[in-house]
Amino acid sequence: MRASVCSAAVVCRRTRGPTDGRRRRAHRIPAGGGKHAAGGRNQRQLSTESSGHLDRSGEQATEKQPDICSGAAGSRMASITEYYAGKSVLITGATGFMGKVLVEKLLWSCPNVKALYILVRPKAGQSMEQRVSDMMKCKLFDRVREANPDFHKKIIPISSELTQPGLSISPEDVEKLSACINIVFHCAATIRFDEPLKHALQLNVIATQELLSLAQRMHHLEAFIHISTAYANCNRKHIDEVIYPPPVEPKKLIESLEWMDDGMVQDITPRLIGDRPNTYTYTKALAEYVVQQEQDKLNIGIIRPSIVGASWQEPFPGWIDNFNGPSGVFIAAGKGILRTMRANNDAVADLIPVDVVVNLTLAVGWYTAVHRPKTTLVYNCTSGGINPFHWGEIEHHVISSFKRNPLEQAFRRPNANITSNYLINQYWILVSHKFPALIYDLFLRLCGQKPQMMRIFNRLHKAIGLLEYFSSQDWEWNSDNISMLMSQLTPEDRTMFNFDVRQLNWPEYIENYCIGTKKYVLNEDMSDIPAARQHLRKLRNIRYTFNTLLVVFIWRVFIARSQMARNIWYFVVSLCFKFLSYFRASSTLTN
Ligand SMILES: CCCCCCCC/C=C\CCCCCCCC(=O)SCCNC(=O)CCNC(=O)[C@H](O)C(C)(C)COP(=O)(O)OP(=O)(O)OC[C@H]1O[C@@H](n2cnc3c(N)ncnc32)[C@H](O)[C@@H]1OP(=O)(O)O
Ligand SMILES: NC(=O)C1=CN([C@@H]2O[C@H](COP(=O)(O)OP(=O)(O)OC[C@H]3O[C@@H](n4cnc5c(N)ncnc54)[C@H](OP(=O)(O)O)[C@@H]3O)[C@@H](O)[C@H]2O)C=CC1
Repeated sequence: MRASVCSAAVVCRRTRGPTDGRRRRAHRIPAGGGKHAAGGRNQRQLSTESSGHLDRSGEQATEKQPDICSGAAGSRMASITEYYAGKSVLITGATGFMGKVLVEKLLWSCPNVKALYILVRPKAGQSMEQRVSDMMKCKLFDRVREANPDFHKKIIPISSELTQPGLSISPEDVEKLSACINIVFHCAATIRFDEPLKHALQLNVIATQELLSLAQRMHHLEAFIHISTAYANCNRKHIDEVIYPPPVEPKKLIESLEWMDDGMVQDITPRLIGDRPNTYTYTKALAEYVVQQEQDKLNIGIIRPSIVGASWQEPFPGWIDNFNGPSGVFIAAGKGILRTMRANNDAVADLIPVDVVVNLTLAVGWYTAVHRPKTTLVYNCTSGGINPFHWGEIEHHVISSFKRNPLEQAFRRPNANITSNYLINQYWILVSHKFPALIYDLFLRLCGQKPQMMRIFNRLHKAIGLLEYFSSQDWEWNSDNISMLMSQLTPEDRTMFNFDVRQLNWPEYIENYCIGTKKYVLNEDMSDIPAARQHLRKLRNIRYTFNTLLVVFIWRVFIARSQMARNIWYFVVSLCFKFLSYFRASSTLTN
């Protein structure tokens, strides 16, 4: 949907009259001038036809609502970088995987952003300050640190435990945030698939409600961006960029669960989540509805990433810092622990690099604030419909990548088979997982050490059991809003905030992803690769020796002791001999 004519009477009109509060809060980019409109790059043009989502009423823009474009030929919209200049941004989940990349990208590409307020809780014996200081030392921030050693001054941590009433933000901090925040990015969530329903509801739904209430007190708020998941509606095969009716009215569920003890909630959880696989997808679906309920009062955008993986390009290829989603599976395969998994070779593996999600998030923040779509826009941030890659291909590239760049101290040589057949998978679990684990544990016991392999495999089976739902089927996501947004960006913004996955080269991406798990998740040194290769060669020799011993053993037990087995063996050998003679004779005749 291409934009064509820039007209104030088009872009700034609103069909739906916003509430007074929203009008007051609405803050638009000054027309054709000011700090956001400086420079003479790219003319951005919009039109009534540009998107069905843009406001199209006949209402004239008033002085209270300054235009996002001048309406005169030659004026231009602020670029994304210009838009964020001078803005105060609130980010939840900034210490998480995606949150950290979002903070880094904002500091890198929008260096004039005024301040990043991040909600952080103390955790694992570390104070909020200590956690933030550790986070900023992380390699992820290298390029930002190099460009501006004082970058930490822009990051303002606010103490907050999202599961507590009022998000446990102090009254002073509430005042501070209400007075200055321009954009909210809500990334925090529990992404565990086995989270008890009460806790998942508390964090993913109730905390979102609390944050929305806080947002409504922010006098200068321009956009509220909520990070959901493409699997919030995984009970559907085709997923549009709309908010589907919730499985249950969130308010009623919250009230009901309040009086139930944990045991009762656990009992009714399967009935409640119905055809969704876990409490995560269920509560994320409820959260979308809760967010949408506020669309009359706030400018809202919802982003639904699919399976978020390592970075593609920024800040450097292969950044990953956790075991979630496929990362843990890749590592387990690289270590030679995972040899089989239930997955459909031909199903689309809808991975999306974290930097793509973050670039889209910043672009959505800009679009939502500047264009103020009349309803909440949902962005399905997926790759499968645009640049499909399948689980079978992933398996092939992961294994070959780990053979080229092996992990240290692998248990066995990387070699995994994925299958959608339950029985075949069970067979391989027995032969390739449980049997070697038993032998290894026996070996450890004989050496006087504590057995551990069976325990590791039990945990692995639990983890992959939770992922199989997603790797055994595929979904179709509509991504019209992504295309629409892309068409609204200047060529420079399209490069700087690139979310066009058509350019993604999957084999190269998977290679960098695997190297990233080695370097940043396992903290292994690349200089150890020759030693790791040597270790793999040792494992291969052990396997050859083991197989030879096994054959000799079988020979001794079954063949040498049974007349019938001996007869079969001689028959097979003579058959092979006859075949060989036949081929030799026929090749002599041909010559
Ligand atoms: C050859 C390759 C072939 C490939 C074939 C197909 C692969 C398909 C793979 C995937 C596709 C689908 C993916 C769908 C995604 C949907 C998208 C989203 O919207 S959400 C985001 C996703 N969220 C999750 O991934 C949460 C999943 N994780 C959990 O629910 C839990 O962590 C769970 C149940 C797996 C484990 O729970 P616990 O309580 O047993 O363990 P805990 O506390 O989490 O971790 C303990 C320690 O183990 C490590 N760990 C956790 N998971 C690990 C793993 N998979 N492998 C190794 N270590 C792991 C942790 O880092 C931690 O280490 P320390 O104690 O801190 O040092
Ligand atoms: N990773 C993925 O594959 C996908 C993720 N998403 C969505 O993206 C968003 C970010 O995910 P991701 O970065 O991977 O998740 P992470 O688990 O890495 O990060 C979660 C963040 O939420 C914070 N948080 C959790 N509980 C609390 C709490 N009680 N109080 C304060 N903060 C809390 C965490 O803080 P702390 O460090 O203190 O624990 C952390 O910063 C989520 O909304 C998720 O649903 C969507 C699709 C896929």
